[in-house]
Amino acid sequence: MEAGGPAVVSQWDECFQAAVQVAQRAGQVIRKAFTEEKHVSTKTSAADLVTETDCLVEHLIISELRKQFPSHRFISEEATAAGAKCELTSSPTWVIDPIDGTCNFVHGFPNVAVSIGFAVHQELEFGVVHHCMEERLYMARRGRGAFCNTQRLCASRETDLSKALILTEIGSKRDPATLKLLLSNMEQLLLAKAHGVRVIGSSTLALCHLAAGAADAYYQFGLHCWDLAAATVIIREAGGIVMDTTGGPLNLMARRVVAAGTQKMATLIAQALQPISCGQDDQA
Ligand SMILES: O=P(O)(O)O[C@H]1[C@H](O)[C@@H](O)[C@H](O)[C@H](O)[C@@H]1O
Ligand SMILES: [Mg+2]
Ligand SMILES: [Mg+2]
Repeated sequence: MEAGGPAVVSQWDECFQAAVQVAQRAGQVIRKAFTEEKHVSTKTSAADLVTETDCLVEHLIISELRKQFPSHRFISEEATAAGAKCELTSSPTWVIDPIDGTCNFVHGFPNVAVSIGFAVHQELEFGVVHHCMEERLYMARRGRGAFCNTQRLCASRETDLSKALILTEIGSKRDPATLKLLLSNMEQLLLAKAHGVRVIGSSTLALCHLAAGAADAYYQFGLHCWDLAAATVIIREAGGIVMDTTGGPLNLMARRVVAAGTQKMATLIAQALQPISCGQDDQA
């Protein structure tokens, strides 16, 4: 493009800009509500929390995006909890977690984010994750690199499990059999001499830390498509790998993931895990 020539407008520019703007507006609402009294309800278990701010922010995001893109489809955490169908079609689809880290939000623990992913023909085109309490905007567009604010992100190159910092999440399924498998998986990785295993209460922020090279791997059984969508683009554009826990390609709806800076690390993690059955987002 010659200097001063017309800006090249590529497909989805307008959608990406809208995602950035509405994620920042949502972050302002969450930051304001962070120190205020909260009305907390539970969903699938006593550990699966939701507040009026989750619902308010989800409504704010979707109504703004629907105004600009009325033909688009939406998948979001709280609408799904209220019975909406969770189906990724070939239509342009927004995949939204209004507050990722709601339990943290309720307790005043600052790992809280807004996650907005966007897919067309079931392929993820971009992701925006706003770390509300630290004013960090993680973002990536397919084929154009990953950034945190203006800083380019590069995932870890580590291939040795005994030198790895591994992130995971506990989830809200707390029956004894699930907890036994969950703790056994952590034990296997620690017995393999991993430097550490960390749980920060927000899967999407943990995945962004991986994209930034601040950890070497992430795994989880039980997260949702709205936890995964945006961060998957950010990790891939940072040079990382996001795949199914079986070692196959990621299925956004399968509620399980292994992510790492390198394929070797991802494979070592997947091989160490015992599977935990958590259903699928697109199966009621
Ligand atoms: O409900 P939100 O949106 O806060 O998402 C969290 C899930 O609730 C946890 O089960 C899960 O383990 C992760 O922490 C995930 O981020
Ligand atoms: Mg949420
Ligand atoms: Mg979430």
